[in-house]
Amino acid sequence: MSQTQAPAPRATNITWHVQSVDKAGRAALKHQKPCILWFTGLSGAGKSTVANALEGALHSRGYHTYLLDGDNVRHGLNKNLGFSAEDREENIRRIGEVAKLFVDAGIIVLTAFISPYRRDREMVRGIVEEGEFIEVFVSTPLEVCEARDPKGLYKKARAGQIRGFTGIDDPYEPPENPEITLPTDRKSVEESVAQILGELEARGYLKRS
Ligand SMILES: Nc1ncnc2c1ncn2[C@@H]1O[C@H](COP(=O)(O)OS(=O)(=O)O)[C@@H](OP(=O)(O)O)[C@H]1O
Ligand SMILES: Nc1ncnc2c1ncn2[C@@H]1O[C@H](COP(=O)(O)OP(=O)(O)O)[C@@H](O)[C@H]1O
Repeated sequence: MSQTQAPAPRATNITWHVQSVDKAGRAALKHQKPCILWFTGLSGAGKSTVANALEGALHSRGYHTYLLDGDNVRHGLNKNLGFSAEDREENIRRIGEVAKLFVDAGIIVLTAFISPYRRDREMVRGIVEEGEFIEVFVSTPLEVCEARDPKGLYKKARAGQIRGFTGIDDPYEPPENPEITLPTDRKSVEESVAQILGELEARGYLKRS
C-alpha cells in the first residue's frame, strides 16, 4: 500500500535521543501488543459508540487502552483548529503523533475521527511500524447517518447553517483497503465489538478468550 511521507521537522540542530526503556520493554510489562485502532467514517456512523464499547470490552479483559475521540480532542489539544482541509489535516497529524506516543508507551489506542482524507490516514500509517495501524472503516451510508443525526448537525448542514459539513458539502474519501469494515446499519454495537475482537485475536493482537 502506498504511504504518504510525514513532513520533516522545521527545526534544525535537533538530535534524537535513544532511551534506555524502550517500546518493547513497556509492551512486555503490560503483556500486550500495542497498536492503533483507527476508526474512520462519517459523522453519526457509529465511530464513538463502537470505539467506546470496544474500549470497555478490552478494559474488562485486562488490556491497557486509551480512546482519543474527535469532539473531546477538539476541546483541548486541537481547540485552535476548524474544519478547513488544512485544519483537518493538522488535526489528524497531531492525533497520529499522539497515538504513536501511546503505542510507544505500550498502550492499545483507539481513535474516533472522521479523518476524511485518505492521504492523512496513510500518513499516520506511515509514521508507525508495520502492523501497528489498523484501519477500521465504519461504513454506515450517509442516508443512515443523516437519519440518525444524533447531534442535529446534518439538519443544520442541510439548512445551510453549517458550511463544509462532511458528506454534505465536504468530501469523505472511503478507505481502499481497510483492515476491518463495520457496516453499523447492518450490525448491532455488540456484533461490531465481537467482530473487532475476533479479528484482533485472529491477527495475534489479543490472547484468545
Ligand atoms: N463541518 C463539519 N464537518 C464534520 N464534522 C463537524 C463539522 N462541524 C462540526 N463537526 C463535529 O466535529 C466532529 C468531527 O471532528 P473530527 O475531528 O473527527 O473531524 S476531522 O477528522 O478533522 O474531519 C463531528 O463529530 P462526529 O459526529 O463524532 O464525527 C461533528 O460533531
Ligand atoms: N449498530 C449501531 N452501531 C453504532 N451506533 C449505532 C448503531 N445503531 C444506532 N446507533 C446510534 O448511532 C449514533 C452514532 O453516533 P456516534 O457514535 O457519535 O457516531 P460518530 O462518532 O461516528 O459520529 C449513536 O446515537 C448510536 O446510538
